[in-house]
Amino acid sequence: MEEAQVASSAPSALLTDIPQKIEIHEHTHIDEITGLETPEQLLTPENSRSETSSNNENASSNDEKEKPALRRRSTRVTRASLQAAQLEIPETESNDASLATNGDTPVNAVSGGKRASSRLRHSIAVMEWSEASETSGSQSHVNTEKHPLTPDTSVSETSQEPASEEVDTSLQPRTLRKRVDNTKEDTAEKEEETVESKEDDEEQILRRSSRKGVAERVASRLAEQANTVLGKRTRSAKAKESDRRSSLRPRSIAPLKEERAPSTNNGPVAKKRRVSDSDLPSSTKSHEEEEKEEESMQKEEATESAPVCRRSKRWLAHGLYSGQEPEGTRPTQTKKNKTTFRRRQRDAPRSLLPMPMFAGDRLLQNGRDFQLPFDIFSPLPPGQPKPNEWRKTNKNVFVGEAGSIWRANKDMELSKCMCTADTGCDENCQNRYMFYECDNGNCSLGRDCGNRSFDELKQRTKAGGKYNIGVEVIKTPDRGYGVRSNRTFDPNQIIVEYTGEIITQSECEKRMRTTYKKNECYYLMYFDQNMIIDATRGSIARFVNHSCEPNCRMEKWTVAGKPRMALFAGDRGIMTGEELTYDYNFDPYSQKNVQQCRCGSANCRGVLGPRPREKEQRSKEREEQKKLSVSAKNTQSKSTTKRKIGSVIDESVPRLNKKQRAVKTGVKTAVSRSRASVSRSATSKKTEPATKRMYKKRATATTAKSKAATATAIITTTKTAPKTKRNLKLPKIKTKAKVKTTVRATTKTKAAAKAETSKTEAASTLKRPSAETKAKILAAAKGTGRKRGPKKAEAKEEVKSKAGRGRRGGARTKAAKAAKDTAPNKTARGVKAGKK
Ligand SMILES: C[S@@+](CC[C@H](N)C(=O)[O-])C[C@H]1O[C@@H](n2cnc3c(N)ncnc32)[C@H](O)[C@@H]1O
Repeated sequence: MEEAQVASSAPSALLTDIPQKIEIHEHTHIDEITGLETPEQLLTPENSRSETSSNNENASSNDEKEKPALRRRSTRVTRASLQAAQLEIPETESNDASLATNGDTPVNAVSGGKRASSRLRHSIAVMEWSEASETSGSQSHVNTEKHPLTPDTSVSETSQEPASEEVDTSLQPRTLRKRVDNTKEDTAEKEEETVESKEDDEEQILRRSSRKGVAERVASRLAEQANTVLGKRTRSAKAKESDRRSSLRPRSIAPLKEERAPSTNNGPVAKKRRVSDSDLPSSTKSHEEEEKEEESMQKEEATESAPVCRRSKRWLAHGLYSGQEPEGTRPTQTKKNKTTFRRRQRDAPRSLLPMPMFAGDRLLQNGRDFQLPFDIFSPLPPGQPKPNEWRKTNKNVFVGEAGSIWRANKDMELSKCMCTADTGCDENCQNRYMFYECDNGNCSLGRDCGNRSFDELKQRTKAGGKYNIGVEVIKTPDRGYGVRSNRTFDPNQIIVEYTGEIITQSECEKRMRTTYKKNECYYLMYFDQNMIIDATRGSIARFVNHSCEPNCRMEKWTVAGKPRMALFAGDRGIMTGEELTYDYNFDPYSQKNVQQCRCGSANCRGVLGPRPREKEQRSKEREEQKKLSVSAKNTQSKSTTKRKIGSVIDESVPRLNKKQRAVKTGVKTAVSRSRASVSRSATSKKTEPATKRMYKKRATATTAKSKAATATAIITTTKTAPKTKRNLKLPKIKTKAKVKTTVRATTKTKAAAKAETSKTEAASTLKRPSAETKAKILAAAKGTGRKRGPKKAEAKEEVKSKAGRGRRGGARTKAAKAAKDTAPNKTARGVKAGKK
């Protein structure tokens, strides 16, 4: 009944009533109140029992007689507090509901009656114990989970709280629930901390794994570099590897996430959510890390590619099989394939050495042995002398008149190539046959064209290097310097161009007489349009020696309208280290220049001279040339003759002093004057005999001598007769007059021609004119004299003056008389005077 009263009065109790009631029960329930509010007094089950019992005992000591039932009931609660609590749920729920509506605390409810309060206290104690035990258990659990070496521990495992749930379901009072909630929150916080710490641990693990990945990558890169240095890896392989690595990089992180996912699935939903939430920053972090890694990787790659840090591998440009290109050596290759292959080879020089099979194929086909590279097989001996006097030029240079005389070859217009891409300007190419090089102007095949030797040489020279140039100077034991190959050359492949100064024949003769007078070696070669290449200043080809059984050929080609000479490999090709030779087919020019041949071949001709067949041919050619030159002389124009005289005089210029130069200019004026007088005399029959006679005289002398002798004679005349300018007129007048007379003879009348012939005959016998002829001349002179008044007077004066100087023979006086009225007679006088 008391219980019922308490229970019924409890809802009506107010907070203000509590102290009174507490005061009433102060000595008995203070412990209960303090026990509720002091957490340190949370008890173990035993303690709680003992405490409960002690409380009960206290209570019993105080109210032993008054409240025995209560003590018993409390004892009952103590024994099975949970059961009791469960049994009393409806009651407490109603109380709780009423309290909740009043905003009252369970303490007030407890203060309603000792029995209820003690029951509640016990149940709280039990709850606290269970929570404490649970918390300690979870703590211990967390402690075990906090261990960094347990990365695989599921986060969800920590979130399992069966005890609290049980409590939640078993204990319904609000305070308990609050406490449980608080405890839950604490636990959740702790668990959050645990999860965070775990995540941190996982992150650390991730970082560690990423670090490990970088280390692995660095290690693999180092290994790769080592491989590259050893020449085991190509660039493409390296690029592939980097691609592969970059593709692998995100995957190395992704599986970790995937691994985490199933573990979260096992846990409760909330925890799973938290894990996924906490996963976000980690994922962003990993993304940032990725970016950082990529940047660092890029930096590493940049530093790797920087020329300063990394030494680039230098591949061998030549080796055992250098120059032994596989072109045309594979029997399976079609003709078109060969052409394409050749073109590709030309465009992109080989970066790797050719496979031995190609060289082997060649060996089988051609029976040629392998040779070591030149610098291993046949290195130049140390201290090899080098030609110091050699002035090098890799281009032809026109010197003197050669440039103006040389005419661009117009035949190039006709050298249109008709080849197709299938044939590719092979040996049947018309241009090749004519020694015309194809280019984009005359051939449409472009890269497929196989007739661009000089272009190939240009590319090789551009590329530079010993191997591409392919030749070097050596010192031979008995033939001076020579040239040898640095590499192999295919049959008919261009080796080196022969360049130098292009000079005229006259310039060549001049140099031979003067500059190269004491030379043992000459570097002269016939070129084009009667011109000569003088390679004294020229390319390395000048050092190529002669052989009667050569391995090369010297050929003249027309390239873009200009002639060019180059050395080509013979039909057998060239192997590394071979000395290059060609047949000079030497024209010694004179017997003085004939040299002994030391080529050492079985069929040596013994001397550096022309080939036997060509020797005969050349002698014939020379005779023909002489004839032609004689006829050409007769038909030469005035201007040509003038140029020749001028050039001859020019040759003597270095030997002339100032006075002589003045004489030379005098000669020129005399030539022009005499030309005018000759033209006049040719019209006059009276003057013809005397003039012709003189011409004949000189003409005989001239034709008897060679061209060189004529030149010498002229120079001698200039040297020996500087006394009067008039003396020097003679040879030129003679030559011109003779030409004039010959030309005019064709247009004369028959009578005049007869007279001419008779006069010529007379002159050829060098007889003096007969009295009759003299009379005729005089008569003619008298007849013409009237017309030329002033000159007649001059002639008179001259005669007088001559007579005054000294008398000479009668014939001379007569001749002077005959020359009185004619201007050419002055010349005649001059000739005589000069002769004297
Ligand atoms: C164009 S040079 C060749 C280079 C020359 N050996 C040098 O040291 O400059 C031609 C000269 O070389 C010499 N020579 C070339 N081939 C020769 C041979 N087979 N026998 C003897 N002398 C030779 C001759 O003196 C000839 O005039």
